[in-house]
Amino acid sequence: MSDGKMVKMPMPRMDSVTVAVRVRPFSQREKNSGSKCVISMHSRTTTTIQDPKNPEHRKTFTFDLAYWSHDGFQKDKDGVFISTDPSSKFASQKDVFHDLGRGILDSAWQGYNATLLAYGQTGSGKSYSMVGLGANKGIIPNVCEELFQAIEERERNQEYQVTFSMLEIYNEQIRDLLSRTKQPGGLKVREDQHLGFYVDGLKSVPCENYAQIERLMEQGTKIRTTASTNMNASSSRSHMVITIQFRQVFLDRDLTKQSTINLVDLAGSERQKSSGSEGDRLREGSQVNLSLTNLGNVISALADAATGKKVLHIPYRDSVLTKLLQPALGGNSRTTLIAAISPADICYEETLSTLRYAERAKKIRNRAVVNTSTLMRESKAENDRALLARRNSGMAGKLSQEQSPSFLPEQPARPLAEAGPWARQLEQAREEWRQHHVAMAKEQWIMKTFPHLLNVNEDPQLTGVLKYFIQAGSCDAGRAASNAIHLQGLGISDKHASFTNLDGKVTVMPHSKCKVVVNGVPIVTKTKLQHLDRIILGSNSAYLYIGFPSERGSEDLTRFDYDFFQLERAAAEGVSVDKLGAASHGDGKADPGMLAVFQDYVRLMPLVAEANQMGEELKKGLRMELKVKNLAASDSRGHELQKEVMVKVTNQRTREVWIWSKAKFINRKFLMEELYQRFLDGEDSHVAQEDDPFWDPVEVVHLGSAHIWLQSLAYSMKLEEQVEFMNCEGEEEAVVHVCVTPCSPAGRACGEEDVVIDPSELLGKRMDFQVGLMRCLGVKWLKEDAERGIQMGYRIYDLSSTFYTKPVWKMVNPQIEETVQFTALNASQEFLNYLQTNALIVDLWGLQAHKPSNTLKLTWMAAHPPAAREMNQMYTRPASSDREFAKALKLFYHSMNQARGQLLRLRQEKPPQQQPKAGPAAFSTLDRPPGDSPPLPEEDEMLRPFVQQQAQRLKDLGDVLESSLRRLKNDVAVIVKKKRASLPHAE
Ligand SMILES: Nc1ncnc2c1ncn2[C@@H]1O[C@H](COP(=O)(O)OP(=O)(O)OP(=O)(O)O)[C@@H](O)[C@H]1O
Repeated sequence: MSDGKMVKMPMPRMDSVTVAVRVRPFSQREKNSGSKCVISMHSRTTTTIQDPKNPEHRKTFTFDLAYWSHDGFQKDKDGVFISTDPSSKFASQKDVFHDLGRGILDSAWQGYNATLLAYGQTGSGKSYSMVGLGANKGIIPNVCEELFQAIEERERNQEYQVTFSMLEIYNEQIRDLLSRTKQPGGLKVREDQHLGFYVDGLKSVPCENYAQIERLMEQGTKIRTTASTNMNASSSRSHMVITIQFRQVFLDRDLTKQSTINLVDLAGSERQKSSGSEGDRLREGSQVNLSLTNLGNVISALADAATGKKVLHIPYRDSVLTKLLQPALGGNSRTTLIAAISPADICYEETLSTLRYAERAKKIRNRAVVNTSTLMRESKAENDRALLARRNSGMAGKLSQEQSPSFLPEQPARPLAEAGPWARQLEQAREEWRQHHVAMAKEQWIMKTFPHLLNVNEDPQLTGVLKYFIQAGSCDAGRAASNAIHLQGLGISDKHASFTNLDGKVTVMPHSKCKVVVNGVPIVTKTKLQHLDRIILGSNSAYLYIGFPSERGSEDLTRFDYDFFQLERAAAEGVSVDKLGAASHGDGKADPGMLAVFQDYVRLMPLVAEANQMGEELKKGLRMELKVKNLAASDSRGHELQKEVMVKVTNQRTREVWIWSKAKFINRKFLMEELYQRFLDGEDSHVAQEDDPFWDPVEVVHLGSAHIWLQSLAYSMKLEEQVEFMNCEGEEEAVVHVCVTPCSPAGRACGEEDVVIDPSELLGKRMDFQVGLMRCLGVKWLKEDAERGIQMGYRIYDLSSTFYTKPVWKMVNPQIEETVQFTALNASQEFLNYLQTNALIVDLWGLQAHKPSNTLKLTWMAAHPPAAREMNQMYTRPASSDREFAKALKLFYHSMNQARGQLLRLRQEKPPQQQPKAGPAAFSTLDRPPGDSPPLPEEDEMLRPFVQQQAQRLKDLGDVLESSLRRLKNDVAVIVKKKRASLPHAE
């Protein structure tokens, strides 16, 4: 490391942004869902990504560095991940620090500003690289530690000043993570003509050693965790900025060098347009990702400018983050971007987008200068800053935000260490440090002695940060500050639950109607806790219970992470891959698509619970439920449709229903959180209906589909049936009475005599037929609410329009009686094949709010009208034996249709759901055996009758098939015999 040459006239250095990519190991979730790795790194600089849908398609990116942290590692005795062997290309935290962290330190010593940004989708490893986890320390702690180590080794005639600040940007609001008092609306970014943008009132703490920085980071993380729990805002949606001001004072040379080091853990970069949310009318409303989106815009504009394109404006001012990062992006800073990526195939789109982002960032050119000043100038600058500080109220921490103010007239020098603000701040920091030391020692002692709760956050870095002790006696937990355990969070009441620590036993007892879940199961009575029990309070505040010292062993607590809690809760609610209908692949493994749906389901479960809680507190009167779309639906050929998670939203007062896609729900949830935050802050949370994330105009709802097999048409036979509409979960929603009738061009129904023996007889001929939807029976949607209506719709063959029936309202068994006639002027083989192998899918749509605009557009009798001259041309009378044959065939097809219906029902049938028996009663005793979890449903019990029932149905189906075939054979034999007898040469 060098302190560089003394620079009298700072010369800008044209630097491009250093870009590094790092790929992490598979997460447990990715392993569970059988993910494949789509990333490879063949050199220290190249990253190749393979399209999982089209494996031939690979794209290689070249950056300054490519870090392979996916495999080839093991844990050493301290829990540090190291290479398995010298040939492994595994990049450890140390390796990453060696290149990137040291680069930052070198810049800082030379007097350059340095910025490190971590970019990537949620869970890609940004925080792991920046902050680290447990023994695997990331770049930030390593930079800080090495900085102080180097300071200690330096000469005595130099002085060093280090200050530390830590902030979070969420929803365009800045929160000081080193200050316990929350400024309503957040801290403000101000602009000074000379200083540029700075955060007004941000605490900037002088530090004298690494331990102090560690403490500040701990404190900041605690505040971040509390804020994230209270606001119910996932930390992955906030940006964390750590700023270290490093100033070197060369007393003998009348010189100072100043460097600002910004270390930025950006919010998860999920692309919004992945599916569904782009159609949301409130898509643009959310501020949550504004800073990130704008960062992308700034980077793109700078990349364009660097490649010679004409760029008129760089939109730094459009968001908080880009204002603060202005020097880092195209300005006075050496900047490094670390692009964190997941190796998994399911993240392909996101990863590709991250790599493209990094590619753009690589083009940016910065103009870094060494920030030097003379002591005389410094002193004058300090006076000026003090003046500025007096002008702006409450801006204690702003003093360290300056750039080198070499433009100021010189003033007599005075020794810096004695100077006012710095010395005062240092003294205050030392006092806080002493207090913290005492508090920490006390906390350590209590933790060793008392049972306590540890928070479990979705973000592993924020897990185990909050500790709540359960001291002897009884204590309340909840929002009210008077509680011994002061908890905040969504769905947590003022007095939420009581904990009792008596006679070596700890129990928890929910207060009336407050939600408390232990090991996945809601409790209503006093429940004894065991070491490592999992507790969820309110909607989703998760805690791990650490028992008395005598109960503790050397367990690995990291096992009980956020996913563990959610999977356990899902299992207790009866949600499993099997329940969601995973089709087994025959090899005992579940369908990967279904596994992905299950993962989505478990991930969204707590979010839906949170959304419901916010809706309840804001008195929105909505109920949101998670569903799986197409759980039991198939296409017109009977192939299963792709399944996906969706959210059914019901207005409990009007009974209006909406179906939201996953992306739309997530988008809405951001907006709900913003609204809810305003409500919590005591601001006006009233919004116009059009801007309300809890509201949508009424829409038409898809209720289910009926499959009407068209095979009979290929034989010119009439089909009259009652077919069930199955909803997306495979339950019967209604029954429709349909008639599919071959007819003459004029619409006269064909008779038995028109039946053909072989569909190819119809090839090239004109075919007319009518599809009649006669009546709907037992429509559940209409039973539930008398004000509702329905419509049916279908598309046939290659006709582009959908045929909708007229809306009918307020009848459970509505008469429809709507018939459309279709004509194929020249029946092709393809059309005949279509008839033989496809079903007509009739969709049932639910209408709400009786208004013409709320119905589906009607396309009525739009099929080709028959041309008069073609009439009656295509019918020839079959021979009498053919008539008999046709009759036999008709009977046969009739039974085949029944059999097909039966088969479809069988396929969609699922084992009955058993409610977890472990309800409140399971917890009513105080003496659950040690280590015993609340009992989960015994799967075997209900399964047997179901299997028997299914076997019976299969047998019935077999019988129908057998007897139909036998009858057809007999009938054909009789017909053939008769025919032979009637032929002259047969005698
Ligand atoms: N290189 C790595 N080696 C081992 N584990 C890793 C690595 N990178 C990430 N992980 C693990 O992957 C998980 C997600 O990482 P991390 O929390 O850093 O992601 P993130 O991008 O910061 O997510 P978010 O946007 O939600 O903050 C964590 O459990 C982390 O420990």
